[in-house]
Formats: sequence, C-alpha cells, structure tokens
Amino acid sequence: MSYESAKAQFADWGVDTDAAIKVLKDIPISIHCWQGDDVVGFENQTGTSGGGIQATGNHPGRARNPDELRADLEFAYAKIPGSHRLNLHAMYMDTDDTPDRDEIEYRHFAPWVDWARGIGIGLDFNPTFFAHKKADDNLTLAHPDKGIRDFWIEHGKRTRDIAAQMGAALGSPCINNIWVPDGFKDLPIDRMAARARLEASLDTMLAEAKSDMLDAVESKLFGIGVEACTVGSHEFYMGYAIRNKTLLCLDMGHFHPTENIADKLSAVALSLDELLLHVSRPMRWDSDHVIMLNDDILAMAHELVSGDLLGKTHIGLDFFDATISRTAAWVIGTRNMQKALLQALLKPWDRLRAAEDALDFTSRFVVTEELKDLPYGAVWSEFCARNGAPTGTELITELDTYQATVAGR
Ligand SMILES: C[C@H](O)[C@H](O)[C@@H](O)C(=O)CO
Ligand SMILES: [Mn+2]
Repeated sequence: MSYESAKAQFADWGVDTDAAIKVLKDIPISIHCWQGDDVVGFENQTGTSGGGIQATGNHPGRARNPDELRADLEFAYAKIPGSHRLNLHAMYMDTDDTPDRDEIEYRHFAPWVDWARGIGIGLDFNPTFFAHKKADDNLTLAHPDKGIRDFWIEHGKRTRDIAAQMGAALGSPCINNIWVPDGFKDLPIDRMAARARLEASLDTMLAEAKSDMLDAVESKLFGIGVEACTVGSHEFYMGYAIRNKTLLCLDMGHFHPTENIADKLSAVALSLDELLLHVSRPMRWDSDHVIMLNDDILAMAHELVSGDLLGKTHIGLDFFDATISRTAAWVIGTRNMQKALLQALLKPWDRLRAAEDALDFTSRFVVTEELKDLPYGAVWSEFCARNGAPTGTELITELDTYQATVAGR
C-alpha cells in the first residue's frame, strides 16, 4: 500500500500520520553497548561474578575491542531511523591502562566521547558492579565489609564524575544508571541490615550534587545466585528514588513474569520527575531476549503516549542475545521499540478517551480492535524512507552482508 492511501485511511480516524512521523523522529533511544560483545567488556581484569545475568550463545562476530564495537554500532545506527544515544558501561573503557574500578577516570573513556561527538550522539553511562573479584560474594554496596563497600562507593562516585563530564562535553545530560547485583542465594536472616547498608552507600555515593548528569536507580526481583533476596528490590528503589529525586529505572525483565510493567508507568510517574526504561523481553526469567513487537512492547508504548510520559521518560534498551547476529539484534530490537511507539502515536486518542470517559466500553473495545487493521507498515516504511533507513528485503540483505564481514572475528 502507498503512503498516501495509508495516510488517507488514518485521516478517516482523525489521525495525522505526518505529525506522528515527526514526533517519532525526535524520540531518542539509548542503545546499550553490551549487546555487541555479550556483556564481556574491555577490562583486563574480571572476577567470576556475572551478577546473575547471562548472555548465552556463540554466534560469530562478537566485538572484541572498542574499535570493533564502534564499527558495529555505526552500522546499526545507520539502519535505525532517527538519532539515538549510546549507553556505555564502565567495563567498556578504551585505554591501554588497567585501572581498577575504583581508579577509573574520564580519560579512560575519552575516545568514546570523541567518537560520540563525531557521529552526533549523546552518551549514557553505568557503573559496573559485577564481573569483579570484589563482587564475587554477590554483595557490593550492601556488603558487610566496609572496605568492600568503600571500594564500590568510590567506583560509583567516579562514574558520576565521568558521566557529568560526558554530559558537559556532548551538551546533553548523561544518565548514570546504578544497578547492583546484591542479594542472597538463600534466605537471609537480616534483610533490613543489608538494605540499610545499601541505602547508606548510595547516600554517600550520591551526596555531591552534579550538573550535566542524572542519577538513576534500577531495581530487580531476582537473579541467578540471588534467588532468595535482592537487596535493591522494586519497593526499595521506588522509595529511594522518590525521597532522593533520582530517576527510577524500570527494567521489563526485573519483575514477576505476570506483572504488567506498562501499568506501572503512570503509577510511579505521579511521584517522580523522570523515569528510565530498560526495555527488554523476559522469557520465564530475566532472560534479556531481543525485544519483539509484542503485546508487552505495544502496551509500554501505549502508556508512554496516553499518559503523556514521553517528555519525562528516557527509553533505554537492555537485551543481549549471543545466538544471533549482534548487529541485527540491535537493529531489530530498536526498530521494534520505534514501531511500537509509532502505533501508539497513530491512535485516535480523543475518540478513545471520550468513549472511556462516557463509560462507553463497547465503543472503546470496537475502536481498539478496528484500529488493529490499519496500515501501520506503510507509515513505518515512509518513516524509514524519510530517515534514510532500509526496510524489508533490503534491510535483511544489509544485515546479512554486514554480518558476513564480521563473522571471521
Ligand atoms: C548490563 C546491565 O547493567 C544490566 O543488564 C542491568 O541493567 C540489568 O538489567 C541486570 O539484570
Ligand atoms: Mn537493566
């Protein structure tokens, strides 16, 4: 179907497709570096602790150094319409030095900033509280040993400094997202003590006010090896974020499998200035599958648009699948997020709200279902064409061709 006939069909519903395309173009998505190398990083030192997260698979083409990762990212960005961001973890430093986590400095990441400036993207950042011998007890900021807590507090402080410098250098605030794997494999005796230690460590880490960066905290239900208790649970961080005015990061893989994460957005947004999303696809657990254009993603996008939350929500991705092409994973996952947003932007909101406000649930239902038949694909193709991104078989050929060039790594 041509764009013009699709546009006319949406216009019959009172929906302006050109306006939706324009809004979508300006929604940046923070693409996570760690899909490109299976969450390995570029340090010369790691511990055994995986933090309870696990990339599985051995598809050829894993990026082995910063140059390979940047080349892969550049390819992916070119296939994703619009202008986006990169979400970098501290373990992805680009330096010949071997600083420990409590020794990292901005200069260890400066090549990333130069590169980001060169291709016109913003950066986000994360302290790395896993894959290190001082995290092998599955406790970092909540560790009973003050020496270990202090080590990680120093790491966190340094990432805040680095994030602030990245934000200033690129003229765009850098989100520094804190996720710690802390928890217990078996039932703890004193949850309160562990949570009090985590809170005190965070307070020390975040004490200094900073500009050009935003702090975010990410909760989790459980991870491998911490099945009995995660110290930084949802309730813990929701309270912390509200009290301390940080962003709250909601990761779609960090809740009970039957919980509706989309439903949480409007609930927490009333108490928070800004939110961060880690859009992911859990399968039975926090499996971090590449996101599909499924009901969960469509519901998230629906809530972001219906709740007018796009202005206060930073959209980040968090998945890592090593059984498929890593560049294809980035491209497909990010485009699926955009497709979901496009569908939400193409809804006749006034009509749907009017039906709901009038308690006319029959109309709400029938309109919702009829909307599913509209030609979203034609609008998506037009969006891609206007932004120089391929679709369909052309996209597949380009993904395959690039993968062939990296398969020998
Ligand atoms: C690598 C990320 O920091 C990590 O995936 C974190 O965001 C998470 O979701 C852990 O389960
Ligand atoms: Mn996450």
